[in-house]
Amino acid sequence: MANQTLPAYKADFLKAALEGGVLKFGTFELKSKRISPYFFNTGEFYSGKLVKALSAAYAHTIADAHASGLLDFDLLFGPAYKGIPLVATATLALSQLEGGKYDDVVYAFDRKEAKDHGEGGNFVGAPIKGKKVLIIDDVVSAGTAKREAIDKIRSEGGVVAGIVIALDRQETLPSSDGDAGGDRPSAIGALRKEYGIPIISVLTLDDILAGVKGLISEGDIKRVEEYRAKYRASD
Ligand SMILES: O=P(O)(O)OC[C@H]1O[C@H](OP(=O)(O)OP(=O)(O)O)[C@H](O)[C@@H]1O
Ligand SMILES: O=C(O)c1cc(=O)[nH]c(=O)[nH]1
Repeated sequence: MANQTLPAYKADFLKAALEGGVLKFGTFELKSKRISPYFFNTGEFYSGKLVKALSAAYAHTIADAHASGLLDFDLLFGPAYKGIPLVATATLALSQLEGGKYDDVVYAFDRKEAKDHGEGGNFVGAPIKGKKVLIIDDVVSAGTAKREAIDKIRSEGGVVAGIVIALDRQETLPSSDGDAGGDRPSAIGALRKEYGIPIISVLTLDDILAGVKGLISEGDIKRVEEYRAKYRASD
């Protein structure tokens, strides 16, 4: 059974991620080139059961942040490609919460390459102009893809209200003079500071370590704890 210190939707999401092989333990090279003892791949959420757990977890996270006044939005935006199924399923799961309170929330996504025939253009879904836009994506590594998404939304006349991701790894970006960890901010912290927007996650690395006891080996837990101690971000 997952650890009871996490809210039920987080514990269910973590359990589904472990059972579905989305959250893996071993040796992985990150986009940043850092070697990590764990990896979280939302591209592996491809069964109905996993999509249900993933979309419900996004919907709960968004609704909680909305209820606490942290987020206000009327359009969800999923950056191509992996953001596309995430935004469509999160919109559905959100509309299934709280008796239709979110039924009028709409979604849109972009194309990586503009379409030059048919309806043409770079965007699919609801018009972005004048909307409060919440970006839905999987992870932040360097923040480059999120900066691109923010630029695209702004150039369409939308106002970026925040970003929701599946996992905050809570780690520093590697420094240019070696990768010794240290007291530095995360890529998420840098984005928050740059744009002044809320960035929230369904799970954090702290949540994973609080919830996996008894579900994975003690050796894997120790390696992830050591990694967290070495690379923990200052924000
Ligand atoms: O910190 P960031 O710069 O935002 O990078 C992280 C993003 O990069 C990858 O997507 P990618 O942009 O490669 O597109 P994909 O969804 O087509 O894999 C990954 O899935 C994240 O969404
Ligand atoms: O930093 C990355 O490249 C990365 C880490 C992670 O846990 N999941 C992912 O999709 N990318």
